[in-house]
Amino acid sequence: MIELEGLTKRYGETLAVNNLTFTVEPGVVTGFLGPNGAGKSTTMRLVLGLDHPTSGDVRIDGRHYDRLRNPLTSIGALLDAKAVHGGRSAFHHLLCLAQSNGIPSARVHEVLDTVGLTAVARKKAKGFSLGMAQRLGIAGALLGEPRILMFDEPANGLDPEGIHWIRTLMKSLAAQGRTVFVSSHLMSEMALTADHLVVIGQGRLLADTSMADFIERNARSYVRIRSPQRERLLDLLHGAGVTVVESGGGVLEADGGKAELIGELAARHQVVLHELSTRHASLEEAFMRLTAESVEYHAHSGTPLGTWTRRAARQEWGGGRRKGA
Ligand SMILES: Nc1ncnc2c1ncn2[C@@H]1O[C@H](COP(=O)(O)OP(=O)(O)OP(=O)(O)O)[C@@H](O)[C@H]1O
Repeated sequence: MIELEGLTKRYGETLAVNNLTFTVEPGVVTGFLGPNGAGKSTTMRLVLGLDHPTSGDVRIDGRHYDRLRNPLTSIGALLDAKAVHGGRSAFHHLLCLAQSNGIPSARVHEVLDTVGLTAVARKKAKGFSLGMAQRLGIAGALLGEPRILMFDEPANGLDPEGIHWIRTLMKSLAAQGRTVFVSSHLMSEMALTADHLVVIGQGRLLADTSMADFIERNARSYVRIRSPQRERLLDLLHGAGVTVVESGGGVLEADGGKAELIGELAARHQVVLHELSTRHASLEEAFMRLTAESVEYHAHSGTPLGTWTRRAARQEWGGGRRKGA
C-alpha cells in the first residue's frame, strides 16, 4: 500500500500539493484524477522520493522510498515514458535496470514479451513512437514484479488496442493482490478500469471513494422524456410528485429511476411519448462537476469548458427551472 499523511509540496508561490492524506490499498485499481496542474505528477514524484515534501510524509508498505533495498522489487512506476537513454535499445535499457536492482536478466525477456516489444527489443529507444515508449516504461515498472505499481497517464499515446491492453493489465495486476495507482485524463477509460478514486484539485483532496459512490454523489441520473403533449404530461408528472427539469428543445428530465412509473402514467392517460430513456450519470460528468471550481487552465475561445461546466452545474444543482415536488 501507499500511505500519504499531510503530504505538502510548495514550489515558491505555488502550493502544488496541499496536505494530502489518503491510502492506496492493494487488490484494486485506484484512479488518481484531477484537472491539469492539480498536483498528480508532483504527488507521484514525492512517492518515489524524486522530490522532497515541504511537510508531511509518504510511505511504501510502511517505508520511505529511500529505505527500500531494491526499490524496483517493491514499487514499479511509469512517470515519464520519454525519460529513457535514447541511444540504448529497449533490451539494454531494461537490462541496466535489472542489473542495478538485482533482478535476473531472464526477466527482461519476459517483460518485453508482456508489453509486446520483443520484435523491436534491439532497436534504439530514440526511434520509438510515444506508444512504444509507454510500453517500454510499463515494462520497466513490471520488471521487479513489485507489489505496488504506479502509472502516470499510461494510456498516453496508445492506440485503442493498446488502451484495451493496459486496462486489462491493470485489472489483472490488481486481481493478483497488487496495489495499482494510476492517473489519467481519459474519463471513459478510468470508468472502465478503476474501482476506487482519489480526486484532487489545486493540490487538495476532493474525494477518496469508490467509483460507484463518486458518480452517485457527484452526478445525476435521470429519465429523458419527449412528448407532443408536453403540458399535459407535465401536469400528470407534477400530480404524481415527480421532479421534472425542462432542459430545452422540448425535452423533459425527471430524476432517476422512474422510467416505468412515467411510462405507465402516460399510458393510463393516453399521453403519447416520443422518447422515454434512462440516462446514467457518467464519471466525466461527476468529475467535471466536482472539479469545476478548481480547474486552473481554461480555453477562452470556442466553448469555454470551465465556464460551461460552472454554468451547467449551477443550472443543474440550483438555478435550473424545476417543476413538480
Ligand atoms: N519543478 C517544479 N517547479 C515549479 N513548479 C512546479 C514544478 N513541478 C510542478 N510545478 C507546479 O505544481 C503544480 C502541479 O503540477 P503537476 O505537474 O503535479 O500537476 P498535474 O496534476 O500532474 O498536471 P497535468 O494533469 O497537467 O499533468 C502546477 O502548478 C505546476 O506548474
